[in-house]
Amino acid sequence: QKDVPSFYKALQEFFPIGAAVNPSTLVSGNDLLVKQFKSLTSENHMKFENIQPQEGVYTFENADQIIDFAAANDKLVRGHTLVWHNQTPDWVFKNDCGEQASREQVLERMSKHISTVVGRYKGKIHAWDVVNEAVTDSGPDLLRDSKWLQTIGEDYISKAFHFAHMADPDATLFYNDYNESNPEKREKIYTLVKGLVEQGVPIHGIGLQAHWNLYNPSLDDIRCAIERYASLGLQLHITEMDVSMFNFEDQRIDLTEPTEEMVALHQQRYEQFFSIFKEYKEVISNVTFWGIADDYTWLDDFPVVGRKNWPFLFDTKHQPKSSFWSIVNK
Ligand SMILES: Oc1ccccc1CN[C@@H]1C=C[C@@H](O)[C@H](O)[C@H]1O
Repeated sequence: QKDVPSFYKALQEFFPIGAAVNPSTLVSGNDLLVKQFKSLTSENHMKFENIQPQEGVYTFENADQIIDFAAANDKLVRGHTLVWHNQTPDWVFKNDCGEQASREQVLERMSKHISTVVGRYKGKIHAWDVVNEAVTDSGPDLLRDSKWLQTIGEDYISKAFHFAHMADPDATLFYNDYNESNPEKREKIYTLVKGLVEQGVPIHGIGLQAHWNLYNPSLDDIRCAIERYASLGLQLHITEMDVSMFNFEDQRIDLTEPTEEMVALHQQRYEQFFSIFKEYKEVISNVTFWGIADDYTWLDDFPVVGRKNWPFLFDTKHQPKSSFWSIVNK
């Protein structure tokens, strides 16, 4: 590793570079994390089900490990995520009779969760993904039908931001979503966030998850999305970047390693993506990968369970790939 440059230091004049971690990759990826990244995001252990699995029972151990690692290694921490339709325990939405809880009861639980979690990490987590994936991918409805929407109603989103802001007025608060460069979804995200800004909701940024692949989205769609979101006057974070070797619909499971053609295209796409990010360095204030190296990625099980993928700049042996060199040598 001695002759390999630091990726985050090579890009520090533009924006901090981050990685999503979990308690095991904190250990297995320790050397890469220390040298190659400046920002950490908890992949799963700051999600509702991992923090408050039962009402009033908080399990902070795993989240605290990530906070402690960041403090010991001078890393920034992004909080992910307070309100989401996935990985949220059923108890949040049920009353004592096991039926749907009232608006007041769920609002109280949301308020308690957010004030407890954001309050605990006040001054240690500088940016929060307050609400994740609240708009629909397609169709006439703006908001995804979720238990948050069904129990509280449409203002669950603004309430979440207000609760987070009260718990830590210094934290920058983000709305985070995927397929964010798809024109139809882009306009939904824009409409939602524009409304929040106009209502005076304390929202400071938009998180573009950037779960991209060799073929989609187009560079023009990415550029349009960045321009559209930036026109709201908010910060942008690239929050969950990975570049899958497969198109979303591609179900092939025959490869044990990427083809040479895939590797060449992977390098070209990463070069193009980071060229665009650098161009928008005035509005992009964090670029985080949804993992560290190819030995562990959620894409090994999504959308095809058990299908190996190679989405990052470091290979399964933690060595820099051609994609890494094409960016740092720019
Ligand atoms: O790309 C997608 C397609 C469909 C649903 C969700 C997503 C992305 N959803 C993300 C991915 C992994 C989780 O660990 C993150 O918390 C979540 O934000």
